[in-house]
Amino acid sequence: MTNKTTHALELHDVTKRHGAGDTAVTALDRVSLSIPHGTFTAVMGPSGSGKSTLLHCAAGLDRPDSGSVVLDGYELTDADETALTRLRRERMGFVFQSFNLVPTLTVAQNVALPLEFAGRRVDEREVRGLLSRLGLGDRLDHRPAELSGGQQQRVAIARAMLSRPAVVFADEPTGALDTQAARDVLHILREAVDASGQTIVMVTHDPVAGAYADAVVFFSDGRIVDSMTRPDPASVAARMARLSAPVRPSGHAPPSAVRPSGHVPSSAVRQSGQAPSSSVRTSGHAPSAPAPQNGRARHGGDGR
Ligand SMILES: Nc1ncnc2c1ncn2[C@@H]1O[C@H](COP(=O)(O)OP(=O)(O)OP(=O)(O)O)[C@@H](O)[C@H]1O
Repeated sequence: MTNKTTHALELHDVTKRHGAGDTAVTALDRVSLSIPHGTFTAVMGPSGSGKSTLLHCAAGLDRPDSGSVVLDGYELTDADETALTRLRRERMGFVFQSFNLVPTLTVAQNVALPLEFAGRRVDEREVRGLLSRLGLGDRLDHRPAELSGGQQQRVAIARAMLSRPAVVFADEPTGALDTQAARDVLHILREAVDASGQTIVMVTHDPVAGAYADAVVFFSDGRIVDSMTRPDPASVAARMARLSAPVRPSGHAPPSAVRPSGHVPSSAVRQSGQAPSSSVRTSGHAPSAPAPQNGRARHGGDGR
């Protein structure tokens, strides 16, 4: 294991099948993806396209059948369960749709929990400071049930970020929130990337959420079929609509977003002046994501 890398996360030719025999499903089909440190990447695609499987393999929760996953320079595919648990505690943060807070613990205790599990010292001032920055400074001693959904998700984000992990994996982080709470959470995630250089990989169905990212990677049938840099909600929604459209009868042209592996989508072509090292690279695709832009304010389309 080494940890010298320009990328926070790299997947090389990752294939993952679920089930066996006639009922086997190829959830990931030779997926390659490189995500630079300090970038925000959204993973989108129709239901069943492989997004959760990708997240699970990237976080070492599931083992690929072939290929390799390198997180912050550490090869996960060779690691035993003990090493994987340690890597998850020390180098990854998780944010789930359903918050997953411990109901009997206070807000501050929930945030400190992963560090305590990892046997690391908890700086209570840091916990208080982080929660204050997320607008929860007056909620430290509350239990999760005493908070709104948006507040609970902000606690979960604080918990994920306290240890300054190499990557925060967010699985539908706004899926259970109303519009305003969702925007607050997305602003917080964006700010964590812009101000602190956090790397975030977020699975979402929501084009508005996807447009907060630096790059959107689109999945279909276990493959990356397209990517988009500087996404806006309308373009992401249009691309998703094409991916979700029913397959046309033979003789018709295929949906334009679904292209054979190896195609270089026009939206993913790196613009001149962008450094390759700061780009998301996908299998057979040109590098795509721009470096994170501090103070980026480009979410005008939906009134954010
Ligand atoms: N444990 C499993 N056993 C068998 N098949 C599975 C299993 N987990 C996922 N699959 C199948 O693998 C494929 C990819 O599933 P996955 O959950 O990764 O998709 P997804 O894009 O996250 O879907 P959704 O958006 O609905 O959550 C699907 O066809 C799914 O039915």
